[in-house]
Amino acid sequence: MTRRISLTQYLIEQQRQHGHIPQELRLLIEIVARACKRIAISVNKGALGDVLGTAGSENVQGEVQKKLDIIANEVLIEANEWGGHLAAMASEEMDGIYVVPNRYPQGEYLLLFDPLDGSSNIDVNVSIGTIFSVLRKVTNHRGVGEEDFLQPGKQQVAAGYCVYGPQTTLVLTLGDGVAMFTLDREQGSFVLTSDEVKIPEDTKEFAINMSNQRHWDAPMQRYIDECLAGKEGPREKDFNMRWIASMVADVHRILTRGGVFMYPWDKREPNKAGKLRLMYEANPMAFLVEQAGGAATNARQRILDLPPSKLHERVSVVLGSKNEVERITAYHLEADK
Ligand SMILES: O=P(O)(O)OC[C@H]1O[C@](O)(COP(=O)(O)O)[C@@H](O)[C@@H]1O
Ligand SMILES: [Mg+2]
Ligand SMILES: [Mg+2]
Repeated sequence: MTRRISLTQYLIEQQRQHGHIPQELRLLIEIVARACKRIAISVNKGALGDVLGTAGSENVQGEVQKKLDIIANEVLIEANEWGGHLAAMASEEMDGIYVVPNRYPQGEYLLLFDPLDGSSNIDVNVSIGTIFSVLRKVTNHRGVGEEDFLQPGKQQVAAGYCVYGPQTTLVLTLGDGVAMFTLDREQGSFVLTSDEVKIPEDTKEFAINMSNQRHWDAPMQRYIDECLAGKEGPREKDFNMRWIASMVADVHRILTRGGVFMYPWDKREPNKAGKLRLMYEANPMAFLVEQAGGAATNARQRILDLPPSKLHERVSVVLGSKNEVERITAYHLEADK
């Protein structure tokens, strides 16, 4: 039975008893969690809070920004700049990095986030989320630049997401397993509801946007064809499919009951490695999934080993139940020979 302790208590235990995290990191996570609570309030207001619809602007990636993309970004920046023990932040919604102004205390951490993931679901009242990743500034030169962020995902010191769904749930790894906290709205605090999150190694459920099937390359076609062939095919079992179009919600399902999530490279934009962003979508999710016993690759290599070359770099993503991710990766490597 999971002990019903608050996120604050959990983090204090991690700091004091287990020595896993320094105090500054504990406070940083608490501030991120507080920002997520504020975002959850805006999300829940919906049409009543005038937070639905587009903002009439585009982000650096040429995507139309929703009002909530901008609100969530501002909430995260504002909450973290004055007390987050940070040197700088980076976000899907900002072209360059945001250096914490001199008037605020400076710290050694770097925070990256996708403030609102699953933007296409905001207006239709389907689960969306916030994804975050924490790195430490490893160089000791003065100041901070984009190059300080360009570390492989295995160097993350913490990562997580908050899913705004039927429940608001914060999922966190500090590099020693994965814990889930459910927001108790009456108390106003996140309460530990699962402390040993484990992804089963096998699954019969896959998540992919099937409308792109004709654009995939051969190994991805092969994998999905074999799943679709069901009991009569080489896999000798029937598969189920889910696609929420909010990575947060799809990954949350996988952390809860297993499955495999794929957003592969496809021919629509052949020069892009994939749709999802390495530093604030794939890396934090890969860290969580590995910490829960699953695996995460770009269909060829472990995501957490990839050296980023720019802040908004894109990547193919295959993650979830270990045996399935290994199979898909093997199909790609075989085809490369
Ligand atoms: O609409 P598509 O192409 O299936 O893409 C869905 C994917 O795009 C995303 O919404 C991208 O995230 P943003 O909403 O943060 O841009 C993922 O969450 C999701 O898995
Ligand atoms: Mg996203
Ligand atoms: Mg987003």
